[in-house]
Amino acid sequence: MVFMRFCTLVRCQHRSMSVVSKVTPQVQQPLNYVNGKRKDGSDDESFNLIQPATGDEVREVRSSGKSDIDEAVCKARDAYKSWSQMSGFDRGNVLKEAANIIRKREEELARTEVFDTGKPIWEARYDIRGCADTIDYYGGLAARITGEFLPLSNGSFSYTIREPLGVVGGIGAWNYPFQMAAWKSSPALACGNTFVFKPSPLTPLTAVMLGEIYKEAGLPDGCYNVLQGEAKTGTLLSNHSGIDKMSFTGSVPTGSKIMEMCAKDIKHITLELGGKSPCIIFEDAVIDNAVTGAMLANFLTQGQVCSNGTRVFVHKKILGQFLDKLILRTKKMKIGDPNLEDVTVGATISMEQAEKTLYYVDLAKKEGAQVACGGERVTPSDPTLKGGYYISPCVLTECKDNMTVVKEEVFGSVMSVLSFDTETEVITRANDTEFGLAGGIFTRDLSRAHRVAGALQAGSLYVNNYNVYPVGVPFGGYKKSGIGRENGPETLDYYTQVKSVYFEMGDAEAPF
Ligand SMILES: NC(=O)C1=CN([C@@H]2O[C@H](COP(=O)(O)OP(=O)(O)OC[C@H]3O[C@@H](n4cnc5c(N)ncnc54)[C@H](O)[C@@H]3O)[C@@H](O)[C@H]2O)C=CC1
Repeated sequence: MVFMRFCTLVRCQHRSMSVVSKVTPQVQQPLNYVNGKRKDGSDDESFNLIQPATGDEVREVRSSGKSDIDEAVCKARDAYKSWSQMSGFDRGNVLKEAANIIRKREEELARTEVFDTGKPIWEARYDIRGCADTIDYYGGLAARITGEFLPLSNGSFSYTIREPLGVVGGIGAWNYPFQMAAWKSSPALACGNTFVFKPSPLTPLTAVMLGEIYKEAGLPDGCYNVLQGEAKTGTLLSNHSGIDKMSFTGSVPTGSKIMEMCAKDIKHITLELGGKSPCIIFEDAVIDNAVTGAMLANFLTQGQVCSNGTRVFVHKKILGQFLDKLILRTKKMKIGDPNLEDVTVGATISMEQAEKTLYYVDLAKKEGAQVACGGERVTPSDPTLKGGYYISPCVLTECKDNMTVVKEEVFGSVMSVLSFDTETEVITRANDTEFGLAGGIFTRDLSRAHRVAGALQAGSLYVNNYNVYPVGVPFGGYKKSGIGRENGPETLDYYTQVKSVYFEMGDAEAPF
């Protein structure tokens, strides 16, 4: 369904002119956002911003050091005093207005996201639209953050109050930069918290734009702040005593370090981490739909999606048929300038990530897998793209469960196809991983779909589709894939704490 929507977008908005060199005006501006204003970081360290599509070094970004973090946290703490006292309805109105502004500025935001990430423009538009929906959704829920009344014996009673936590720190990865800023900040703000966010150093641009949008929508200065930087800045933020909760999206090793840092002060945490999810295709699946699903499960955003179903288990009876169609369609994917409407494979985020992806393909070959297609660096004919990191989407066959590529998260367009015989066998193999983020089930048998969904150990399961994130549907991981949920109503529980107030209507009784 989602893919059909993508196709419609591609057809409606087709233009052939390359716009990759169009540098967004956001790039050269200061990239920290503190107390409602852009400013530069003041640390002695800095990092280079590189445009994935061209490989060009665009600018140097100064990192945020201790004094920048102290200032942002202090401003967020000041802003918390009044923001947390506003009614949920009033806070919600600010968020709803921000969603409206995002919808009006969709194209500019999407182009900036393409500049930062290298993902195709139609995907970036889809992401931005989804973020507007998420912010709108939490805007709507803000007035419904209420407590409960509990009648007790002899007229006594209790009531509960859901209170914000204070200042929330956020740290994001680079694959969905605007989405991470939106998915974390909007529920945090709806609940009455204030927010300090460190985006990935690879994608610093759109989180700052979100700050300006919030301000235009009426968010008081200091409620939403952005600090640029690398691991050092993230460590300072996670360790800061003025932060009450950390919400992190990224790899398992970094998530584990952040959890350790938070443990010291018993800070609340949400962790959205990596995955190695299964996508199971039963013998009664509609093959064309299963092929579409497997491609959605592997090739969006150049394969750099945490929930990707990279272990594609196909029933032996339909393996040949499935592979023929899959390989044909994968080979037709168009690689090139991510700003062009008909391109379906943009640039990998960085040279390092591209090399990592190619390393896994190489290792898979050495361990006995066959490359059915792709898995190579591609240099587009447009000379401006020569320095970009383009990789052809790869389908590996003859895969076995113990191969490195089948066990570890690649975070690139590499699909491992495995075959299976029985439902019991495939469930055991699908669950044989330390991760538990997502999974796909392709079948026409409703009973089987429910049975397998119940048996798979993962936070998000898709039946006859993959990688769809409608607003309101909670997203998060089992096992090492994380703690907490985003994008759903449950998320509000992770940004609030419950106070119980007991009222005695008689006299206190004691045996002393
Ligand atoms: N479950 C989910 O929702 C998602 C999970 N991911 C996961 O993210 C990973 C890819 O993203 P990367 O940016 O490469 O992950 P990463 O873990 O290297 O970095 C993520 C963020 O943490 C910061 N960071 C790195 N070391 C730090 C430290 N010691 N202390 C504090 N902050 C630190 C980075 O600067 C960046 O902002 C993959 O494993 C992917 O599965 C990505 C997107 C969504």
